[in-house]
Amino acid sequence: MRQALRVLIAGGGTGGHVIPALAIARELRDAHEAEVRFVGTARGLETRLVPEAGFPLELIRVGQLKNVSLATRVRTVADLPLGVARCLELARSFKPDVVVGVGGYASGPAMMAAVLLRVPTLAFEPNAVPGLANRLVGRRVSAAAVNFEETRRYFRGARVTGIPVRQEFFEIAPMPDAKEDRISFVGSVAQDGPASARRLLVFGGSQGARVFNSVMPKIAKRLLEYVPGLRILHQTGKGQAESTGEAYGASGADPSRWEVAAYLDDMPRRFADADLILCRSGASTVAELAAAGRPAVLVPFPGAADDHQMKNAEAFARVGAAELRVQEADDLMGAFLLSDLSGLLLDAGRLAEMGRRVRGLAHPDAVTEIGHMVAELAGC
Ligand SMILES: CC(=O)N[C@H]1[C@@H](OP(=O)(O)OP(=O)(O)OC[C@H]2O[C@@H](n3ccc(=O)[nH]c3=O)[C@H](O)[C@@H]2O)O[C@H](CO)[C@@H](O)[C@@H]1O
Repeated sequence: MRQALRVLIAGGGTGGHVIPALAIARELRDAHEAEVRFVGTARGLETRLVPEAGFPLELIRVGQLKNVSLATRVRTVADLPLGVARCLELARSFKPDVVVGVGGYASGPAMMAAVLLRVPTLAFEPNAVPGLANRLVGRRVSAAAVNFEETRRYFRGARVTGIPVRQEFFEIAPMPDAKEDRISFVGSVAQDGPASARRLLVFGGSQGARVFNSVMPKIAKRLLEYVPGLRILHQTGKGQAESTGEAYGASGADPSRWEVAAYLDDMPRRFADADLILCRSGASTVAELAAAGRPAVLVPFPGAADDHQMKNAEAFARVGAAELRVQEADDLMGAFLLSDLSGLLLDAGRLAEMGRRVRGLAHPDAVTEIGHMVAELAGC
């Protein structure tokens, strides 16, 4: 009898790496009956999300190379052979048919080990310009799944599949046009209609965004006054919920109409509830907006490698699927966001139109296609 397909998924760090990796893992398990294991590092989000999703996780030690001191970089490079050696050990005992590298810390050493052992490899790259781990192994991999046509040139055997996102995002109902009726105007002043309700979701990617945490509490009171019935749910990132909550509390904004949380586990439900989303433009974030058909104001993280968040946001803004707001100093940012958010929240027709347009950018087959690529590499 043929043995089950065995796949080692390597990488992690931020949600942007871990969350699509989990979507790939579920597809391989459910549609290909694969046995899937993960390799990550102790400081990544994988340590919580992978075991919660029911997959085994092996940890290896890999240092950081970006935004760290020279001494740390030297140590990281010196430790690299140890990381590769540990991955060689793991691969020899698990005997994967394919190693999938999703980018992030553990991805580089695991993919190098797979290349050395001549195990087929698939690289997954969600951003227009690959991160370091994928750039290092790009020409040596067997195949790659990318999100942008222009990214294909960094890899061997690359196909544009899009980014796998959790299936629940595709199941979200379209934005109802009917909400248009819920807010009426007397002169230019919005009046609270009988069923008036608007929900704004603010989230800064898997780590939160400092700019939202500092600016939103400053404008919340006025925003809640301008938009009747509005409720705000604000994800702050780890360690930021308390201080951000205190800032909202001190702002005088009605405490029954805002809520803060460090991290939201049930994002598909939060997207479904939202009429508008204020967020960064990380790769998975924008893929989820498209899958869910939800309008957004995108504020690209200015420090993202090769300014790739700006490219993601521009692609959405160009076709009227989202608004792009470049990050400014806090005061200016507050004024811009107050105007962007209230303008959109009071214009249900525009929100519905953006919701329709953004859905046109979704890749509903991404995860199925990546699953097939892995199976093909394994010769199944
Ligand atoms: C600061 C930084 O370097 N960010 C990078 C990182 O972002 P980041 O890790 O934020 O990545 P993404 O925007 O791609 O994905 C965030 C993921 O976390 C999920 N989520 C987030 C918050 C929360 O409370 N709950 C939750 O489930 C989102 O639904 C999404 O699935 O990786 C991305 C993919 O390589 C890059 O494009 C980003 O530029």
